[in-house]
Amino acid sequence: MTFPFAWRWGGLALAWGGVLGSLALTPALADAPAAVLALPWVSSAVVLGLPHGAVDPLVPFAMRGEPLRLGPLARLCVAYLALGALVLAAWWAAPTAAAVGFVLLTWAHWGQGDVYALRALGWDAHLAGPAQRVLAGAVRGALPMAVPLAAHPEVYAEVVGAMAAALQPDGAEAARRLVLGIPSAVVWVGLGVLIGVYAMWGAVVGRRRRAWRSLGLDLAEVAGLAVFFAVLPPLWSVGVYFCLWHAVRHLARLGPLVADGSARRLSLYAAPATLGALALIGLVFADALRGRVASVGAYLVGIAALTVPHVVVVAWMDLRQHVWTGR
Ligand SMILES: CC1=C(/C=C/C(C)=C/C=C/C(C)=C/C=C/C=C(C)/C=C/C=C(C)/C=C/C2=C(C)CCCC2(C)C)C(C)(C)CCC1
Ligand SMILES: [Fe+2]
Repeated sequence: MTFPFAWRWGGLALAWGGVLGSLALTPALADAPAAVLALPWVSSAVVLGLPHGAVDPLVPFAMRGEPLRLGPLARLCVAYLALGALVLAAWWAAPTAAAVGFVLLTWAHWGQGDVYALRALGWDAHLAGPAQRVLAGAVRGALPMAVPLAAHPEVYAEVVGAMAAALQPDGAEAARRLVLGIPSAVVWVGLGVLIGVYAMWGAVVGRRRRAWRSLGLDLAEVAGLAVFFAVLPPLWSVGVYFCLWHAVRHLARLGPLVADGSARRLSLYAAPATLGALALIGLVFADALRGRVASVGAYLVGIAALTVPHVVVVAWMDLRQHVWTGR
């Protein structure tokens, strides 16, 4: 469970470049129009974001060291699509509940991705076992999902409303009201407690194991991301995080596994399903893809449908690689 040299440093440079570069642009981004803030989402359709899930059906073969076989591959793709279709049905039937479920699933999935990254970077010496790793995942996932909620509730409500309206035009209001009903102070206190407990637990274990370096690097990332999500407009910060942080780290995990470490080959493998997914999103949401925030909302619901099977694949990888339980 390590990132090869080039992927490790390339991944860290992109992730931190995105965070620090955005922070440097804060004054310009603060008043930027929605068309600019949506740019990370637009580019995610072809680079890093959408492609990061597009090789999912190849993963089981690669992990078992088996050659690709057309029959099982087709069955995996059909199962992937069927699960996605079920998720879309849920968005149609109960958009507010689906939006809440999606935010919670993203919290878990982005946290899960970062726990793997902490381990693959060798920054986990202060994490003693499964319970502490689960807390690490909860903290890492809370940064993109809960900090913008506390710091920018109106925008958060607008985006969640746009998602709820993607398949149910009058679904926005209930979702908006739900978000605006959560007091920011409660979210800030919750975040403070979560991160505080995590830091203290890390310090206790770090002291016992003399793991100051990994504790310091981990907490520096947590602090940097907390500032990033608190300060920048959420459409921008969550989009940049999705592409340059979450997707890059996942691709760094996949590259050596499915493409012999070649970024070019990985992009080639990812291209067909990326284009297929884009075509499907275009078809399903042809009506909703109007207006900047509305389009991001519809695109996010398309991604939400793909997220559920994607999380199944990543959870299976975690299990096989003993991410939560191994030493
Ligand atoms: C393979 C395959 C395919 C493809 C697939 C793919 C391509 C996948 C992908 C996947 C993916 C790509 C995933 C992703 C994920 C993502 C996520 C999970 C996100 C989330 C986000 C959110 C949730 C956010 C939100 C917000 C904002 C934006 C602002 C503020 C507010 C809030 C925070 C709300 C197909 C179908 C063709 C076929 C079959 C097979
Ligand atoms: Fe992912």
